[in-house]
Amino acid sequence: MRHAHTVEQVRAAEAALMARLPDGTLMQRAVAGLAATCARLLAGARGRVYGSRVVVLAGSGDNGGDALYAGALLARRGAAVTAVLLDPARAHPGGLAALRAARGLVLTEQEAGLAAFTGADLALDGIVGIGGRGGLRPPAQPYAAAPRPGTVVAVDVPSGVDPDTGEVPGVALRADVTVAFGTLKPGLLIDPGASYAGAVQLVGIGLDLPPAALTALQHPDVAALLPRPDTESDKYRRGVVGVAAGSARYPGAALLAVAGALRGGAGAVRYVGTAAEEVVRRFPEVLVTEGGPAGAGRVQAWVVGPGGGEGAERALREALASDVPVLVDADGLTELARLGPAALAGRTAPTLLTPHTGEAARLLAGADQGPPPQADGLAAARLRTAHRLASAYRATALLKGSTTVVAEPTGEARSNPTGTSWLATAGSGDVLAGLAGSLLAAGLAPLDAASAAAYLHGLAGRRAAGRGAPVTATDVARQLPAVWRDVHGGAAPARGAGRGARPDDARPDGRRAAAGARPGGRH
Ligand SMILES: NC(=O)C1=CN([C@@H]2O[C@H](COP(=O)(O)OP(=O)(O)OC[C@H]3O[C@@H](n4cnc5c(N)ncnc54)[C@H](O)[C@@H]3O)[C@@H](O)[C@H]2O)[C@@H](O)CC1
Ligand SMILES: Nc1ncnc2c1ncn2[C@@H]1O[C@H](COP(=O)(O)OP(=O)(O)O)[C@@H](O)[C@H]1O
Ligand SMILES: [K+]
Repeated sequence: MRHAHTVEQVRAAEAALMARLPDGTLMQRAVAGLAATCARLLAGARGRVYGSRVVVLAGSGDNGGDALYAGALLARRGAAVTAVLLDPARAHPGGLAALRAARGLVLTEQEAGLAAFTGADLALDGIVGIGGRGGLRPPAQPYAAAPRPGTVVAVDVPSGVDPDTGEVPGVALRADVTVAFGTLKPGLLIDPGASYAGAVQLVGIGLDLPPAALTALQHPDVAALLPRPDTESDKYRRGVVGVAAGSARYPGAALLAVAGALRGGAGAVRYVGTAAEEVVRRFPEVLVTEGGPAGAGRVQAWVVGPGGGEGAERALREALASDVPVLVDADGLTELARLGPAALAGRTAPTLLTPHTGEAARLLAGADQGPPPQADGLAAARLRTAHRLASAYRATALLKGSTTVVAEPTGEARSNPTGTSWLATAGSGDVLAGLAGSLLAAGLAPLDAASAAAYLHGLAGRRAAGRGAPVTATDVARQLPAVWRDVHGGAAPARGAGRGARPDDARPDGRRAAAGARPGGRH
């Protein structure tokens, strides 16, 4: 499991630890890890640190101090280090003295221009860290638009990315590698911030941290969550998932949701709706009933809404009246937005909502959260949006998109590391809904069912896309058994598909790439 903490949590943990340690100890721990990573990257790219060109972009805070001290360590190993001070009067005095003592060159931004940056083998982004607010300010903005140096290493956080949310409110500097201190920050795991962070490496500095504000599953976590039949199992004990989906207009959504449900670990899939004939023709193992959820036999979880069309209102009403977990997707969400959070008030079992940002906008408007939000704004603020939904509806909310985020009304949240933009294809959300519903029926808690489903779905999308090719929702469903085996076997996910290929310990399986590997794919 990867853990990310908010700025407030990090500051509190740092204060507690600093009170017990001599001044500067934490910074020196952070700097040692940072310089070691830079040295490995330089050695990987050039064979050695000696003679390499390093530029340090140093802002006014401790983040700039870290970068200056790391520059000093690299200068002592023979690198030609130039520090560019973006706020010379407020540069970190200790870091500056250390760099000067190591014979580093110190310039103002006017003196340096962009040449030192663009010509560097490695640039350290020490502009701002967890103290940064808003996008890059004017003196630093040109670096974001300039030609890229060999490798950009962000110190703690890529400057311009909101550490707590991953929002990028203005201009930010894209990194190939981010070296995070003490813990990850949510902004490193959630787009758009995650896409600025590159490969994320963690340097421990000994913080005693509270439960994480955000977690992200890795292969072993998912393997531990997935249901596995044992000698006592029968199809009912494994869970029956009910799928109320599809309509005369969208029969395909029923097939795709059922395809996902069949590969999600429940012992049986029961389908209700107008596509019963097509469903049985394609999947003879499915139990089918005409009508709505109320008249169907017993199930352990309902999936309502994919392609539900005109039948969605009845399906939603009947499923919500049940005492089992209900996953609401697509047309079911449109109906729920019309009814508002009151429709869930009497529920005794969990509800899981799986909107994309357009549906999230409708849900929030339906919850009377001020003026109707714009879907674009919600996509840029994924974590906040998922929290808002979960809290307004008192339900688990899985917000789909470039980073899928799951939030609980308790404030717990998970981000999914396996997505690929190849999944942005019609019907892939229906497969996800069926899969997550099946995991609910098998007994997983909503946060686990939702995040494990998003994880498998993302891996299946990557596997289907291979080195990068369009996939269909049917392809995604077909890959589910293979990725199920992958997470148990610890096999690495398919590389190179979409923007999921991150070269080191940002990889979802948690394995590290070889030391010194040149980060790729981001130039
Ligand atoms: N506190 C500690 O114990 C440790 C802190 N560490 C480092 O310290 C950093 C935090 O340091 P600070 O609290 O000094 O904060 P920062 O260095 O992140 O930034 C603070 C300064 O940046 C300015 N600023 C804010 N937003 C800006 C923007 N958008 N553009 C330009 N300037 C902006 C502020 O006016 C302030 O002077 C961490 O990210 C980490 O790198 C590490 O050394 C580990 C130990
Ligand atoms: N840019 C993207 N990057 C990664 N995944 C994406 C992106 N856009 C969409 N997805 C994923 O694709 C799926 C699309 O689901 P959805 O929007 O419900 O489509 P549909 O209704 O056609 O099935 C979701 O799992 C979502 O997370
Ligand atoms: K930074």
